[in-house]
Amino acid sequence: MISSKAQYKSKRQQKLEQRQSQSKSFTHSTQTPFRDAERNFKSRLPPPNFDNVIDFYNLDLSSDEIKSKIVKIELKVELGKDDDEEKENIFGDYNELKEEKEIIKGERRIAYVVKDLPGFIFIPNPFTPKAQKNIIKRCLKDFAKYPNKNNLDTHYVLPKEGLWNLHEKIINGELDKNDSRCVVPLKASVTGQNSLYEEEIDAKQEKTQKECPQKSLVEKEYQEKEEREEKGEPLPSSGVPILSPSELIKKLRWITLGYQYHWATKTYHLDKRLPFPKDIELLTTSVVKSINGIKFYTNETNENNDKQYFVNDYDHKKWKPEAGVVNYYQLKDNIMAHVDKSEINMEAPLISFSFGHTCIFLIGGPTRDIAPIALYLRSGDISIMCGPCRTNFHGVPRILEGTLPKYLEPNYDDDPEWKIYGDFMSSSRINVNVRQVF
Ligand SMILES: O=C(O)CCC(=O)C(=O)O
Ligand SMILES: [Fe+2]
Repeated sequence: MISSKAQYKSKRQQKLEQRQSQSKSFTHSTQTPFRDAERNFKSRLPPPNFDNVIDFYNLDLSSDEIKSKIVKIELKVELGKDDDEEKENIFGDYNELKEEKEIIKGERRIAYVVKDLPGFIFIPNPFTPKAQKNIIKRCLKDFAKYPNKNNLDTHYVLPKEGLWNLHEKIINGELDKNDSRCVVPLKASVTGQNSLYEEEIDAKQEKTQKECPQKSLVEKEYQEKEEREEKGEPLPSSGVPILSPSELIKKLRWITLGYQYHWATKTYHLDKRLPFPKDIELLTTSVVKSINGIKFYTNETNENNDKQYFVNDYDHKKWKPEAGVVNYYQLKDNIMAHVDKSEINMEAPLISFSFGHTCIFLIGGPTRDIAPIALYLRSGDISIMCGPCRTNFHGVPRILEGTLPKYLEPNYDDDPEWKIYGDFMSSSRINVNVRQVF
């Protein structure tokens, strides 16, 4: 029944309403279950609904539906256990832990799988705080510099010693942040200087923005440009703001390890292969060994009603970590749904390590039409995508504020060296993911 009010609506009003409802139904038709989940977790007001997020550390508190999906499995070998007993465990020495300190201690022999997501494996944090800190330091100080590519290369010619070293010098009072040597020069096309990656920075920013799942900096930079203009502050001719290393380090979003990746074309530079960092290689080798041959029953049955099982039969002896991405998230950052499919070898697992703040990780199926499951990834946790899961859509819609473990806080230990890293981690999450290309 048409309401009495509607009968008196002007023609213009009716047309407007018609258009609005058409545009709504259009929006609806482009919505997917994956997009819906992203919207839920990205929302600030109202806050997200966290009801169905899998928390592998508190499965007892989960709904029966979640409990029925999760299987606890035993890893084939203890993580970091080498044939050589004398060798230090690469995930850190548990004997060094001070009992009273607040840590989540994984057992190094357990993992979880999700019945309707064959190929996804979750390993609760097997690292000691000290081992986590070492990797975080490596990501910021050693990996985020030449010759590894990073997102800032598109806009800046960065100092070869890396932004972190300059940032450290500023904090330690060894360098003035207004020192002209400290201001990171603009890219070659603006300053006339030689660029590190001439051909790469020429790739159209627009294209990069569209095709790269990592949220581009361009949007933020234009916002900053407008703010500078409003304040009457000088602008570099290109519109790329000149920032001190301490400001710029917070804009670091990703770096690549091993075979360098070209986001615009989603291919690896086969002629730009850098040696893969040994420590990260060892971690992944241990993980791949520990999951070799694990088997579990899924929720599926075949036509004879036989239960189906998933087995990870990737031979760990074939594992070669050849490429990696380190993602640096600030609290407001996210990665939209995507599939990592640039590797020629899609049989090998993709190993992913989380450090710092907890995030919501979404993982669905081969299209966005499949509703993803949501889970928490905490500092030290390892997630693995192998087998059929390797081609599933996944993403990180949200980093959760206030979730930095105490042991990563700047002043937690009497470790003056950690303070500057802890300050950075106070608003960050770091993800290291490793792939085999061939
Ligand atoms: O940050 C994460 O946990 C996932 C990152 C990711 O999916 C990627 O870099 O491809
Ligand atoms: Fe990914």
